[in-house]
Amino acid sequence: MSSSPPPSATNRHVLVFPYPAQGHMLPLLDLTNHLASHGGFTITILVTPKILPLLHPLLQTHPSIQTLVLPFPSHPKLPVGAEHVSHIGNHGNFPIMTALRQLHDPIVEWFSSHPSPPVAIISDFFLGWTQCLADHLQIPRVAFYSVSSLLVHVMNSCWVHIKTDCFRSSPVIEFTEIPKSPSFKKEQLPSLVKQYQDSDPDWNLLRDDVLANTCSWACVVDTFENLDLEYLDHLRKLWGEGRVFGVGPLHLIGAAKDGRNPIRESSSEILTWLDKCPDDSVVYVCFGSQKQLSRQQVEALASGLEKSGARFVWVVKTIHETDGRSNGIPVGFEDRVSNRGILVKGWVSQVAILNHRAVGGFLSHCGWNSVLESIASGVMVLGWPMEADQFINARLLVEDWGVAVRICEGANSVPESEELGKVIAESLSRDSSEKMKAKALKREAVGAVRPNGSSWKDMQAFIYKLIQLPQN
Ligand SMILES: O=c1ccn([C@@H]2O[C@H](COP(=O)(O)OP(=O)(O)O[C@H]3O[C@H](CO)[C@@H](O)[C@H](O)[C@H]3O)[C@@H](O)[C@H]2O)c(=O)[nH]1
Repeated sequence: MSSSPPPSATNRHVLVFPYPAQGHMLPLLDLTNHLASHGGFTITILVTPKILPLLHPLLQTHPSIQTLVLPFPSHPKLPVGAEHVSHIGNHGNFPIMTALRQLHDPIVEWFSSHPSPPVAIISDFFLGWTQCLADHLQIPRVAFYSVSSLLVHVMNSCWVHIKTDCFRSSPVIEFTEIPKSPSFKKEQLPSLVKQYQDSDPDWNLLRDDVLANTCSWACVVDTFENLDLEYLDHLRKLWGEGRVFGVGPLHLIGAAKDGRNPIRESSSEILTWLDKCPDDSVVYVCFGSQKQLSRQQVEALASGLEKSGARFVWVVKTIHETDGRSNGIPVGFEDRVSNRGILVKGWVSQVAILNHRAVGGFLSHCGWNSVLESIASGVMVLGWPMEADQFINARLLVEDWGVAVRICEGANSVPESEELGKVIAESLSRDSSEKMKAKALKREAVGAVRPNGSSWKDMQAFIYKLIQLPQN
């Protein structure tokens, strides 16, 4: 175990505990960045050793932030060395969540030996067991949600009813207790819900963990009122006034006055390439931080992009190898499209790319961060939901907000490349209602984080609530 020197006696000391997946971590680090910039807090972030480098931009911006680095607890279902969901993919959530629960005792030990321990814990909703930890330590806990308010309702409802015969046997689940009574096919429900095994005690602990979030002292959601009002208000009704804060899009709140976000921004040759492209002429293709496509999916995408004739930036994560060939990109593809497309193998600064005037469409898996980032950039989405909350997000994007079209659906589906090429070409070439609505929604997102905007007010209220906590 390693940690930094004791915090200042005048500040409120807060422990931030992110869940090790970029889609969860980045917005919580944006929130942490904001708290650190605000002042009045001493902040300790808890991570395991392989996660520490991911904090680098934040720690560089705020050297006062301290770290608590605890060894990653082993788990039989995890390969040695895996500490982050991207190391194994979405199916790694269950063993990672289960393994991290073992940090309960080391954290208690750290608290008891600390001269001025934290007065609150802010932790990801995938770490629901920290509610028990906070109860044990007799301090408040804030549940942080990097998902839509609708998803919070759907998830809680699924976990409440998951053991009932009706839930088990119905192919379609109707959520009558949620505003507008949405219904979803079983296969569209969050991955953890679909993977649940009643006979496994660890799954039942995980269920209890997720539901424990509802007992948290406060709940912070990365969303904003004009996007999610009905569901956010319903959360307020259930949790009680003064406990639910819609503070998103957090990547905008984390940005400095010049619009740059120190946690997300990085210089990139892609931006230089985009500088040479006309406005709204490029489709950006990226499926989040952890999804690895199959060879067939990569081939279909490559073919679709080629047939579209469109300019593109395509971020390819490592491809799952099933047949021993070295990669899934068709031979000669990169040469054939070199005058109009960039293929990036690795990590890009997505927020910077989406904000570039040349980007006119986002082919996305509809992860919640990608959803918020596309909205905040005013870019329409070509949606291909695959897993987790993505089907629910796609429904919001297409049906509720009208800023997206669906191009495919399912983790193992392979789009038809002719059709894909056509949709990409069309979406870039004409002024669609989706594009106009996306631009309008961007104004709402930007307005929400401006002084007196809904997220700005909720953030003020949240900070005030934290600062009021008694010091040790
Ligand atoms: O090359 C990349 C790839 C991703 N990102 C960023 O990484 C985040 C990715 O988050 P998201 O779009 O939500 O996708 P996932 O990484 O797949 O996120 C997981 O976590 C999210 C939050 O719970 C869920 O909504 C998703 O469905 C789930 O897959 C975003 O901020 C992106 O800007 C980059 O900056 N560069």
